Amino acid sequence: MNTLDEIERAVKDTAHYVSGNLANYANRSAGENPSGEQQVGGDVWADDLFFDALAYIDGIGAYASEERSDVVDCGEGYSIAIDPLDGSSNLASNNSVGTIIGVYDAELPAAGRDMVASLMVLYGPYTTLTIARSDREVVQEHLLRDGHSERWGQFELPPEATVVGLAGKTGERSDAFNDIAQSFERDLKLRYGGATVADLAQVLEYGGLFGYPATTGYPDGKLRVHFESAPLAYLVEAAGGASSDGSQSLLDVEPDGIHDRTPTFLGNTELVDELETALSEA
Ligand SMILES: O=P(O)(O)OC[C@H]1O[C@](O)(COP(=O)(O)O)[C@@H](O)[C@@H]1O
Ligand SMILES: [Mg+2]
Ligand SMILES: [Mg+2]
Repeated sequence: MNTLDEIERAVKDTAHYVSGNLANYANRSAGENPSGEQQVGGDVWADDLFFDALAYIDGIGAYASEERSDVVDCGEGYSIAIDPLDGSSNLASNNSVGTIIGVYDAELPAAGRDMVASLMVLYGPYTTLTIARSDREVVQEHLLRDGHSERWGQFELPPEATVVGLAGKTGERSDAFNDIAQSFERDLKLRYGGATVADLAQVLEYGGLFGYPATTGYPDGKLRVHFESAPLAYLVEAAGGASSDGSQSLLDVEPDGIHDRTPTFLGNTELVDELETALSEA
């Protein structure tokens, strides 16, 4: 097993345990995360579990988490960037949540082009792991059940777009964004559930666009480059789709800090192109 195989194994084992114990954290609040957001107990619990599973793998040099202020030095090797529990506010309402992991062959902060793998766990009606690796051609989905991992579908974005999920209150978004959002929402079915992983899974399955734009509340967008935007862009682009911060691929965004945020758009290429054109003409 090489280091990427060991990371995949460790994520599958930990995701099994997380999926079986999420109910324990449905209503436990914790402190604040380094991005200044309300943490739920599940955020810290999941972060500790994934840290213990990943940080000591030979070939892992650093562990960076949405829930930790600084990067943890683990020796030599790949850097892990993790959102241990994505969409954690969905726990209280029993809606889907996820885990996002980017594997960088570089010290962090780093651009998404330095990634060698990206993994996305979706804790939905059943638990799946979706993974893209630099040493594999396909975006592979696995069903995680009873301690096993069954190879399931392979993701290629459908040519036809069906769904759209765009975050932010219209009163907090630019007029240009609201115009293009309205145009998408005229033709596509609304799918927005408050967890990036779950909303992106709709786009990977049915084709479409997910986005979290700049808003007055989040001038750089809400999602974090290392922990959400770049790893998910790696997956979507490997599946034949596109990503953007509004003007460039999210894999080209050069973050200064480990908790930097970016406007984030993920989905079918022609929708991303249409969005970039609309925003460039604003
Ligand atoms: O509540 P909002 O503003 O719609 O934001 C929802 C977004 O915030 C997030 O929950 C942020 O992720 P975390 O829960 O990991 O902090 C995303 O998963 C989701 O897409
Ligand atoms: Mg998140
Ligand atoms: Mg999170």
